[in-house]
Amino acid sequence: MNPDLPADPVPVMLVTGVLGSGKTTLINHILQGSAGRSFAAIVNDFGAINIDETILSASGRSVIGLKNGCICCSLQGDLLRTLRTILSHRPRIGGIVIEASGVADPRGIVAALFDPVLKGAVRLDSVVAVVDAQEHDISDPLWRTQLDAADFVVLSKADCVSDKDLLGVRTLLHAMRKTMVFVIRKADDIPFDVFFGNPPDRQDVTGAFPPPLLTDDRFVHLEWSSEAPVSLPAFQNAVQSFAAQLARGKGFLSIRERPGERFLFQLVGKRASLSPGPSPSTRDGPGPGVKLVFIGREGQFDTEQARSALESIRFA
Ligand SMILES: Nc1nc2c(ncn2[C@@H]2O[C@H](COP(=O)(O)OP(=O)(O)OP(=O)(O)O)[C@@H](O)[C@H]2O)c(=O)[nH]1
Repeated sequence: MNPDLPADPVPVMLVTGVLGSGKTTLINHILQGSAGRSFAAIVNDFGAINIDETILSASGRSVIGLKNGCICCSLQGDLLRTLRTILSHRPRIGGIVIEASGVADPRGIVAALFDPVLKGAVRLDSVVAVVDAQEHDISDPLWRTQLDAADFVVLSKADCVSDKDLLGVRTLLHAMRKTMVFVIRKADDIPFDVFFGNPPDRQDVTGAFPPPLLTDDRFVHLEWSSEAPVSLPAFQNAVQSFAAQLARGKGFLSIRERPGERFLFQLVGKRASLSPGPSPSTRDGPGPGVKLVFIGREGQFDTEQARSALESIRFA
């Protein structure tokens, strides 16, 4: 074993789930609830803007963002290097949570955790799939792959559906996976003993998949930024013109009508929201102006049309 790596394996939890399902929100609860455990998180944003890292850094925990690709395929090497850096921390890290990007095939990440450079240094305790209780497409092969790879399921957005619908989704998931399904609304709900400390008997899965791994080139994305604040109605009109093509949109927004304030923009399915965002002046803050990423499926999302719609609002 490498002398830089810890003698006992560090427990790892892998969180998977489609774009916007609620992975970052779950990890935020885990980091908030992990007082005294010295946890670190690795988060993977598909685009070049570290949005999840910025959001989670507010927890005060060690959060490292890997961007511009997917840790299940194109960024596997970056994941391994980052894990080795975290593992060499002193005092020793008590646990690591890895957020896969929403387009990731978790099997690629599980395989990476068996890489010989990590041998004996990490132990994959749980793979958790986050499923949106309100919007999920059971015919989507990516959704199915993520669900199949999971040891446990966390149902997000339970507050957005009726008790009857929640029971319906739970029953469906249980029938599909015969696994434990949790509803987590806050840090106190995290079952740390289930997610950490009871690793299932896992085989070394390196190179073990007959079907090719799903890769991140099925999705395209557009990043758009502006140093100046934008007009809110113009922004809303522009986004509306291509929202139907999107799988996800998110980022930080300064609005001309609300000087001095900073907003977090989230778009999942048909729902878009603006909430108070991290201050641009904090150490891990996103900086001033506008920084956005929009993601859609290849062939559905016309990034050039979206770019010109957004460009038209620069001086609106
Ligand atoms: N009402 C409600 N909203 C939620 C819940 N979980 C997540 N959200 C919202 O859903 C949106 C997406 O949540 P994220 O946690 O960023 O989802 P994600 O899976 O990390 O997204 P990507 O990393 O982009 O794939 C945000 O607007 C969240 O506030 C929940 O349990 N209830």
